[in-house]
Amino acid sequence: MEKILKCKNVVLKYGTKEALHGINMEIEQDKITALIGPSGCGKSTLLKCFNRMHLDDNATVEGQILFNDQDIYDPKEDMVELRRQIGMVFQQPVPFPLSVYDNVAYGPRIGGVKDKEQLDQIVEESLKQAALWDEVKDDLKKSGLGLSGGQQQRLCIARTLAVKPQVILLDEPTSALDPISSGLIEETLMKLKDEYTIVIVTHNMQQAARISDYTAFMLNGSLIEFNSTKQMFEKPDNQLTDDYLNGRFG
Ligand SMILES: Nc1ncnc2c1ncn2[C@@H]1O[C@H](COP(=O)(O)OP(=O)(O)OP(=O)(O)O)[C@@H](O)[C@H]1O
Repeated sequence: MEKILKCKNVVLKYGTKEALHGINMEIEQDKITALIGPSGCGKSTLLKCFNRMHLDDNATVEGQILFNDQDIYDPKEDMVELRRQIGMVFQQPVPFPLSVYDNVAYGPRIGGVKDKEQLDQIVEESLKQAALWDEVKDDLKKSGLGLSGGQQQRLCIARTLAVKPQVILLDEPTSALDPISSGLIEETLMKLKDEYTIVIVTHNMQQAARISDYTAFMLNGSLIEFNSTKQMFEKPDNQLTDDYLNGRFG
């Protein structure tokens, strides 16, 4: 089993405040890993470490994060390429103020794809993978901002897929959506894991139980338990995990 991302003793400080206290964790390729834990425990902070999103946060990172055994914090690392390979989808869908087509074609165009036929193909394939194609195929010129919230989130997923990443990071991607839209996103993610490694932060424990293969439970900046989702939800190894999952705190 391939471990595509590895955290080795990762310590993250915002200024002098330590938000992650030495995280050791390995993420398996082509699986869904959920990060859960109470508010403020460091889930988003850890997720953002995986594609170096902390640059504007006055944050320092110690330890190592390896992506395919390459240290992503190596100063020689190509950040543009890293973010192509490790894409991110946020809580609030943020389409560009462009057409549906141009939203999806944006990344490939920046990456140098000019051929219209090739772009058409990428746009169609990405929208199909994100389960949005059928709803937008007759009006690809429509503004992305004119879609519903759930459609906008799937558009953001399509935009991420268009540059052919290996890993997709999602930070509470359904928390702003209604249950039907959330269900569609969950189905989409479960199909995508055949080809992509997915790491998702979620507050919704049923969602973690439904869609993930592995779950990491964090508390106060530490990783308390990393386990198969089945094991974690049926018989966790750590008493703190059990207490959290059974609503005894958080
Ligand atoms: N940019 C920042 N600057 C300073 N402190 C931060 C910053 N971002 C997060 N923190 C702090 O780091 C800790 C972890 O925050 P983080 O957002 O990672 O938690 P979380 O588990 O994702 O929380 P939530 O579930 O509420 O989103 C918190 O104490 C938070 O206040």
